[in-house]
Amino acid sequence: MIDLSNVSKTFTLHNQGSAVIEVLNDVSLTVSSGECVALTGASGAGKSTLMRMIYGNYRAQSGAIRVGGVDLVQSEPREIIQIRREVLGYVSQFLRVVPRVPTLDVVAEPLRAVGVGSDEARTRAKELLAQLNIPERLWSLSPTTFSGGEQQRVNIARGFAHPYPAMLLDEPTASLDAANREVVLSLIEEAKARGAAIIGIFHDEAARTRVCDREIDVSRFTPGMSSSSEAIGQYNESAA
Ligand SMILES: Nc1ncnc2c1ncn2[C@@H]1O[C@H](COP(=O)(O)OP(=O)(O)OP(=O)(O)O)[C@@H](O)[C@H]1O
Repeated sequence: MIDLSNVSKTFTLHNQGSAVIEVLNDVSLTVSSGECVALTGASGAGKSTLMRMIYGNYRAQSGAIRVGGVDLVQSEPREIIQIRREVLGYVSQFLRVVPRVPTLDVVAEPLRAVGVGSDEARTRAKELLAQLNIPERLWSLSPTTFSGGEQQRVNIARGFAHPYPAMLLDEPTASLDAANREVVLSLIEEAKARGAAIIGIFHDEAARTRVCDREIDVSRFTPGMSSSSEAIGQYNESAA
């Protein structure tokens, strides 16, 4: 479902004498339907850069990044937008708040974007907001003024509204309380059970052990940084 072959990334700092930073070299990995893979590795290894490349925010210098068979490295921006709408979800811990849009519509929007009717989309949104313990009195308000934790949970509800076949999760359980962390882990397990291919960054080790089938140490693709383990391709015995 998600397939990277020989992907490399360098940044050129034009405002600093065109210094070139080689961040990732020759990344190849495959994540199948129903599988959750954790990206690990030291700070600066390139985990976020890799996620941003898969989401099409950063363009790779070389190689192929196929999501559902489409190579994002070769895709036009409108094709990337279509893949994001239909195939590839992204859940971070931060909500990009849109002023004046009620929370219910913020969460229902990804479903409306793929043609789901208003009632059905709102029903699913209500279900998720209730599951994530957002009080009903807040559903008709814009999340602009919500607390950090409330915004994070609205973002998670939004990210899980449409059943994407592929998902990227960037620290989805960071700074959640135990009850909401448990809800998010269940949503990840449900997504796997319906066949989603998932790649995530989880600093929460217990969460990683529970939901991830495999870890990939990104350091092994980082020029000048040696890998701390031989985790690639090995299954996490406790979680598999
Ligand atoms: N837009 C950018 N321009 C220039 N360099 C960048 C850019 N984004 C990332 N880098 C560099 O790429 C390297 C990898 O950064 P990245 O954020 O991907 O690491 P990470 O493994 O996610 O780290 P952390 O665990 O600390 O979040 C760093 O050396 C960083 O300075």
